[in-house]
Amino acid sequence: MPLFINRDQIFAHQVHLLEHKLRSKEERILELETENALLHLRLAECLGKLRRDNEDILQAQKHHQHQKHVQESTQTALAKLLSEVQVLKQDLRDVSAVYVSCATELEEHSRELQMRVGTASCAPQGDAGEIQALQAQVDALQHSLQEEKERCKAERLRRKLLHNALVELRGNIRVHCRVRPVLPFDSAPGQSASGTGSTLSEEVVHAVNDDSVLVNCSKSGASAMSKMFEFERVHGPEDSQENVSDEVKPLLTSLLDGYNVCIMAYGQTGSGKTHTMIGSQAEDLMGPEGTPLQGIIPKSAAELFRLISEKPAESYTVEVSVVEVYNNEVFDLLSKDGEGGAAGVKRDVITTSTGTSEVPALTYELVCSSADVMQVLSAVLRLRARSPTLVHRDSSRSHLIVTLTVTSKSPNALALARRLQSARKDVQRSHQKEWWSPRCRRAVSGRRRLDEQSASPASSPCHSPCHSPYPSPRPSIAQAPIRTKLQLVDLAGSECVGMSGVTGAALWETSCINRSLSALSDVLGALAEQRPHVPYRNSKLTHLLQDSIGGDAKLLVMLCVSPTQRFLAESLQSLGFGTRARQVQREPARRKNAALKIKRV
Ligand SMILES: Nc1ncnc2c1ncn2[C@@H]1O[C@H](COP(=O)(O)OP(=O)(O)OP(=O)(O)O)[C@@H](O)[C@H]1O
Repeated sequence: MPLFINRDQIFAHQVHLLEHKLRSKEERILELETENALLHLRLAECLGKLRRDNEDILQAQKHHQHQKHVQESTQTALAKLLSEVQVLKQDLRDVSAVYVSCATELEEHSRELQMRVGTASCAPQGDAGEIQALQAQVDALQHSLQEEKERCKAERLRRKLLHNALVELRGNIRVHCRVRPVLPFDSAPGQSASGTGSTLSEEVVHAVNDDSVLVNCSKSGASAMSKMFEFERVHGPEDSQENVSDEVKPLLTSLLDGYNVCIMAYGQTGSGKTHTMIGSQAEDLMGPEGTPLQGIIPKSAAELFRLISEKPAESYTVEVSVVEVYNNEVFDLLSKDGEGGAAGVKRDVITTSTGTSEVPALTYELVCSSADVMQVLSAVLRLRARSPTLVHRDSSRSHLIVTLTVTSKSPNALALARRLQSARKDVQRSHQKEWWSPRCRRAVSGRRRLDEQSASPASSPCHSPCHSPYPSPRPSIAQAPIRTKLQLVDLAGSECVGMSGVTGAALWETSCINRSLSALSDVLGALAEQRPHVPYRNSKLTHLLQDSIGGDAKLLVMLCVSPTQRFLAESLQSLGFGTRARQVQREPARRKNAALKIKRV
């Protein structure tokens, strides 16, 4: 049967198909319109965000401008403040001079009157009236002398405050640099610097003035290139040991005012660290009358004992301890063996409950003069690890730390104020520790109050080390002696293994030296960036020096630099270290307070 298809049916089918197509198109249009609407919404959102971001950028720019302005005005104010402090210091010096002459005059006058009273009292009764008048005059003079003395005392305290404020304004970390003279070992015979055409002994590091070092670091074929570094003080080859030591003396005043002080020499091997810190015995370097050219350690000890001699007798005691950090181990160089001979015993470094670092069982010796200190030191220096390298035939392979611990039985007002401040901080810290300890978290808050009342040793500040001769009952904060540390550090030399030509055990020594110096650099970097964690415990050296590098202790880094082409890379490394150290700003809030204090004084 032939297949007959109705035309209407075909049309109806086509219409159906078209209607279906139309519906799907309409659905697609709807989808696209929805997408479009969503995109519009996104666009609006993005535009809004862009506008907000622009506003934020504008705000940030304004903030930045404001900060810049504040920084500029702060710098101007600081400069002004510094010059005011200088003027004030001069004024105080003048006032003191006037006071001294006034006091002498008054004392002479008073003596004269007393003599006259004495003579008059031997005279007949009729002179009684005159005697009384003279006695009244003497009393008045003595009264005004007493007043002058009080005023002078107040002025002295004010001068101390100004001194410490000035040191703090300059920053608690100061960097000095010493460029030593050219020495015979600066050139290996017959050698010249590769490709530069210059000889190894050519001078490329120059102390151009009191605070700048210029380094010529031209490369072969390149045009002359030089770098300038700035430090608080720069010493050139012609500067004597005396000049270098004089610059560190102001820090010793701060030591007696209750600050920990650290002076450390940093530099490449053979750059003059031991010469600067201890001194040289070499015959050709002998000072006048054949005395050895004493370095910072003997000169600082002498200055410290000079300052102490100006205080009331027996108000200070000084103890010395000497340790070396060798291959990341701490050795007590003053410990004695069975027969009383010197023997370096290995010791540990711990952090106490108050957050300070301590070496348990460390040997201390009581010293009464700079000569005592040097006698102790020269007896143990032979124990220090040394070995020849290609650069330096008597190279120190360890870090030497000489610590003078000063105990003050009658601290001055400033030191007492500092003690109260640090005691308050210790109590806060130990309360925080208690609060976070699992025992305490379990305990009810009422029990905590009881703990505080019973004043556990952990929450009361201990200012004396464990070997202190002051047993219980613990003296009050005002009565307990104040102990401050002067740490004098002769670091081992940073060096390039290839240049020093070391192998075997010496290679291990060099690697330990370089690692501990880079740990020191890391600590300074963390402090400069104000990171919450400072990696003091990454090496024994930084752990030992923790109290002097952190907090408000005063640190002076003495960069020692060789002047010649041969050690250019090492010198640049040392100068870079010094520049980083200068970027550390410790306890800015405290410095600000100190600055305000000056205005108020
Ligand atoms: N300013 C200077 N004037 C004269 N001689 C110096 C000076 N600085 C260093 N010297 C001499 O240079 C030599 C090396 O100095 P020093 O021993 O102090 O180096 P160093 O940096 O301690 O080396 P290392 O880290 O290897 O122990 C010594 O003979 C020293 O007398």
